[in-house]
Amino acid sequence: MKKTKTFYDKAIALAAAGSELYDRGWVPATSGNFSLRLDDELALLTASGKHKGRLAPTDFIAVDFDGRPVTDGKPSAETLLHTQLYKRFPTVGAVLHCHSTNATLLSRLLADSGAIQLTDYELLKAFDGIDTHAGSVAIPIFDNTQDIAALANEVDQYLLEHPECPGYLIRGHGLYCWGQCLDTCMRNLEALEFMLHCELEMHRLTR
Ligand SMILES: CSCCC(=O)C(=O)COP(=O)(O)O
Ligand SMILES: [Zn+2]
Repeated sequence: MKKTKTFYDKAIALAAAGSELYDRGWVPATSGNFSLRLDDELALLTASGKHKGRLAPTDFIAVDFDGRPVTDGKPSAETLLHTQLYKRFPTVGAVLHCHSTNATLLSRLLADSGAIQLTDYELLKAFDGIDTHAGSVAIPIFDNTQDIAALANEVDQYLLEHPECPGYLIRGHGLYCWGQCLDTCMRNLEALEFMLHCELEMHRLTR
């Protein structure tokens, strides 16, 4: 595939998001990966092993929804966790994966319960389709298997049964979330990180 203006425009937007996420401390030491939908067959994704706070437009690769690169370079090791979401939900336009302290610690602390219940937070309204703070949103925690294809299948099965889920954790690893566009995805990520931070503080204060 020839790299188009859209490819580069989206690469620049993701690089700016990466810089912001790095400044927040959510993608340390080359961790994390980001993508945007290009069309109904392809996504733009970060190359593997790059520093996600200092991405250049050349640090992005176009992949099909089976994870095969269609431009030069090595796509993220976690490519299938992105393409699975584009395949499952035609409305998903952006996917962000971060390794924040909150996500990493909580996913370890609560791994045995299988999910974190975010209950009665005003900020639940940040998620599309939720217009009340009263209620609960489950954030599932998956094992940190290094078999990404198997993990992508496991996530896909969960999302088939829970299409309203706004994100998920991988134990000792980090958080995946998505949205219709980059702005919505950033908002969802910020809301999730805020509530994970609250949950961690509550755990600390009440234990
Ligand atoms: C140094 S972090 C280990 C790999 C990882 O979890 C990650 O998010 C970054 O992997 P990528 O191949 O996308 O750079
Ligand atoms: Zn990761």
